[in-house]
Amino acid sequence: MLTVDQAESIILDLVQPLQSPQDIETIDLCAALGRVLATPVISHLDFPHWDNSAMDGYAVRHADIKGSTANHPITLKIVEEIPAGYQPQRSLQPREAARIFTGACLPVGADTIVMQEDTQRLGNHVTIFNCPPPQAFVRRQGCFHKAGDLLLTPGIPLDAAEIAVLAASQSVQVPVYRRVKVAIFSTGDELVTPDQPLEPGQLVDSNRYALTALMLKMGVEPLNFSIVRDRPQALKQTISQAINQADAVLSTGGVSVGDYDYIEQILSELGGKIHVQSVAIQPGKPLTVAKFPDCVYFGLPGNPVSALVTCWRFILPALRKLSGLKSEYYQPVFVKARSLNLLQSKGKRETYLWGKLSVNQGEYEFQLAEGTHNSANLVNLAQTTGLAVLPVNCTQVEAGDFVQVLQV
Ligand SMILES: Nc1nc2c(c(=O)[nH]1)N[C@H]1C(S)=C(S)[C@@H](COP(=O)(O)OP(=O)(O)OC[C@H]3O[C@@H](n4cnc5c(N)ncnc54)[C@H](O)[C@@H]3O)O[C@H]1N2
Ligand code: MOO
Ligand SMILES: [Mg+2]
Repeated sequence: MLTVDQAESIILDLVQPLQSPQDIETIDLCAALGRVLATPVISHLDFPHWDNSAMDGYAVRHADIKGSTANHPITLKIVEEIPAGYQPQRSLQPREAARIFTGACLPVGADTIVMQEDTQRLGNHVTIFNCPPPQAFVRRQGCFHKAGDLLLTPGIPLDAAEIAVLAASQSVQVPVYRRVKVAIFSTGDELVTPDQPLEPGQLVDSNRYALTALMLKMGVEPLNFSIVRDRPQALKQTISQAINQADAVLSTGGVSVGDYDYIEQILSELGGKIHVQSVAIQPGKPLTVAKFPDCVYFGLPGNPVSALVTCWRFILPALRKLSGLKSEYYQPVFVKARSLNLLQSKGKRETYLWGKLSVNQGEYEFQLAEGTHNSANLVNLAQTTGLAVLPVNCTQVEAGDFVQVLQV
């Protein structure tokens, strides 16, 4: 049995990020939210694009206003008004000022802005009661960013701030990696869809819904391969279709040691190389991972909590890596949190207990979900935002002590 750390590095090594030119598509900026940038973005513009004012006030020549105070004010003649968006028409001569507004272009000759609050206007003259330092409130062309320099690096997720940068640099068409395709199916003779009546012994297939939701949330394209009965022929047919169509496959069930657990055997028969058969994790021990030439197969345990926990811990980071995200974006995020409850484990496997992660007075807190912590009990999994991790041999964390928590 692999340790969690061993399984993690094997799984991450198995997936290679999208990087070939065929994996890049160009899309409208408006559709780019949540996608992964595929090539460097270099701006053809300086930021700011022009020398401009950071305040509403007056553009002046600093030499003209040097030494002005409330007691010894200096008066200049206003020769032009420059709102934002206008090009100044003349250059400032000695003892001249231009009325200017935030974001408006500096006239030639001006080197300083005096904010309106330090002035008094009378007709076409302005009196200045305070002398700011030279260059005050002037935003120089290119002082934030120079044309030709790198703006955004590939492998980053596009969120509001990146979309703003792309818009500002006039990148209306954005090169992104294509969406990763993930085939999802559930296995089990006992499973019915949520809209079917339950016969004795049957169970609703909740895993497919949970996994599809996780995939949609991370921007992956899920391919629905439905429910497959515990029949080797049916499983073989579905698995071979899935590995042909998808970059990754998620199935649940059939990976333990029971007589109807066929997944591993079929993966081998289809030429898959099994890299993970079981992991010392609770829940999720029978996680099975196989590699095909163009697809990675994740056989998740059937128990609903085991399926989600293994997905959060191992599969999402792997799929984020596959999607082209850089390491800092695909690695799982753990935080140190104060546990509000006593946490217990048998100590044999690395144990993940579900609950709520929150921040209280600047400190992370973990609140254990009430009710039974059993891999078949999905009911108290609702509203989970963190999984507290008890390492192997750690049987207890006292209430009030710190624990590592995986953010989900
Ligand atoms: N003798 C042993 N038995 C089991 C072991 C073991 O080491 N030795 N491991 C246990 C552990 S741990 C887990 S986890 C489960 C994993 O079982 P499988 O992956 O083979 O899954 P199934 O047997 O098909 O189902 C297990 C359980 O989950 C329910 N299930 C299955 N699919 C769904 C679904 N789509 N939605 C909701 N619930 C589902 C299923 O009805 C079973 O109750 O094996 C233990 N056994
Ligand atoms: O390790 Mo299995 O996932 O309970 O319950
Ligand atoms: Mg089984």
